[in-house]
Parts: sequence; C-alpha cells; structure tokens
Amino acid sequence: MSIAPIEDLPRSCYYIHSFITATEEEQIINEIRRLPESRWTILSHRRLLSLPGTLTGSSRDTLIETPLPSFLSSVVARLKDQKFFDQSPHQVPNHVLINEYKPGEGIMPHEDGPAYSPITATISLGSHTVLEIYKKNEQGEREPKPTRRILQEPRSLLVTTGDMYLHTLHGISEIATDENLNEQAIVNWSLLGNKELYESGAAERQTRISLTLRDVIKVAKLGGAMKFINRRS
Ligand SMILES: O=C(O)CCC(=O)C(=O)O
Ligand SMILES: [Fe+2]
Repeated sequence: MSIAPIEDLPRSCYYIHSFITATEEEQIINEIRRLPESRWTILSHRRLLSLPGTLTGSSRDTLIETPLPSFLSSVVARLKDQKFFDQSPHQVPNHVLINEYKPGEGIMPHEDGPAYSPITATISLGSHTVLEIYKKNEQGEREPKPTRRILQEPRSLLVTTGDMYLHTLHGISEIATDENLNEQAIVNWSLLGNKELYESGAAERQTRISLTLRDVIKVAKLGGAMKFINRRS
C-alpha cells in the first residue's frame, strides 16, 4: 500500500482509509466491550481506558512492562510492517489509550506530551469524527481557532508525528453533527475512502471508539528493584 502524507502537513501526518476491515472493527469493538466496566475512567465528555495500564512514577511517564492485549496484535504488526514506528525507541507501540465518545462528546485541545515518543497512531471505530488542529503562537499559547480539520473515517488510521506532534494541539468539538465538510475545509478530503458519505457537507456522529497507539519511552520491569529500560536508538 502506498502511504500518502496529507499534503498540507508534509511528513507530519498520514491518513489511510480502510486500515482495518469491517470484520476487524467489529471484533475489536466486541473485545473492548468485554473489558470490565471498572477499567474505564468516566470523564464528563468521554470515557477512557488505558492498556496495558496507566503510566506510573512521579512524572506519570513510566509503563510497567506488560504486553498489549492479543486482540491488537494484527493492528500492531501492521503498524510495524509499515514502518511508522521505526524512529521510536521500541519500534512498535507499547501502549494504547481507548476513548469512547457518544454523539455530542469530544476532547479539549491538548498535546500528547513528552512521555511518549512523538508519534501517535489513531484508529477510529464505529463512527467518523473531525480532529481539529490548533497552532501555538510565539508565547506557546493555543490560537483560538483551529487551522486545520482532519476527517477520520471509521476503520481509518491517522498517524501524527514530527512537527504536528511537537508544535500543535488537537481536539474534537463537542457536537453531534459535523458540518462544513468539503474539499476546502478538510485537509485530507482527497484521501477519503467514502467521500460520498460526506459530500452533503454534514455527517451525524455515532458512538466512536478511538484507539491511540503510542510508544512510551520509559519502560520498567516489575520485580525487585525497578529496572529502567530506556532504549533510545
Ligand atoms: O479520539 C481521538 O481521535 C483523539 C484522542 C486523543 O487526542 C488522545 O487520546 O490523546
Ligand atoms: Fe491527543
């Protein structure tokens, strides 16, 4: 598969529609639904689950070494094959944050931060959404309006890295219907797999689960003295 960067964001951002099949999407959603309810953290505008676990340590930046669940193996293998994580310390993601959004829910603009190698791979399940990208001004503050909007179709992969990871913020508006969907307003319009679904300019959201896969830089083995492995290549 050839991997086209989103034109406006050279070498910072990649979009692949249909990264997983509808069958894989359904299997992964079913596996996530089987996880104990107590694993979810309920926030006011989404719920969140970390696998294999939340980061620990005084800076909350350390992963206790544990494999990712097997239902993500084929997705992780595909990310490795496509070499997205070749520059990151472990060459594969070792952590996933699972977010679930009902229509009308979203996430405030934020940065993913320095605990991770600067690359995030996002797989969307169950619904599209629109990710909004905000620049920072010279003082490092977020500009009030997003400068770019990325439409993520269900089953797609979005990879953000480089400048986009390090120098922008991203968020999802708390709305139930995305509007102003067209070639001018959506930076990855030409890369969509199912444009006809969005050509009316508006799309109602369904419940969406996102998997954000990352490589936590610091990994500690459990047992005896904590031994830190910090393999930076
Ligand atoms: O759901 C998404 O696509 C974005 C989630 C996100 O930004 C995060 O978990 O840091
Ligand atoms: Fe994020």
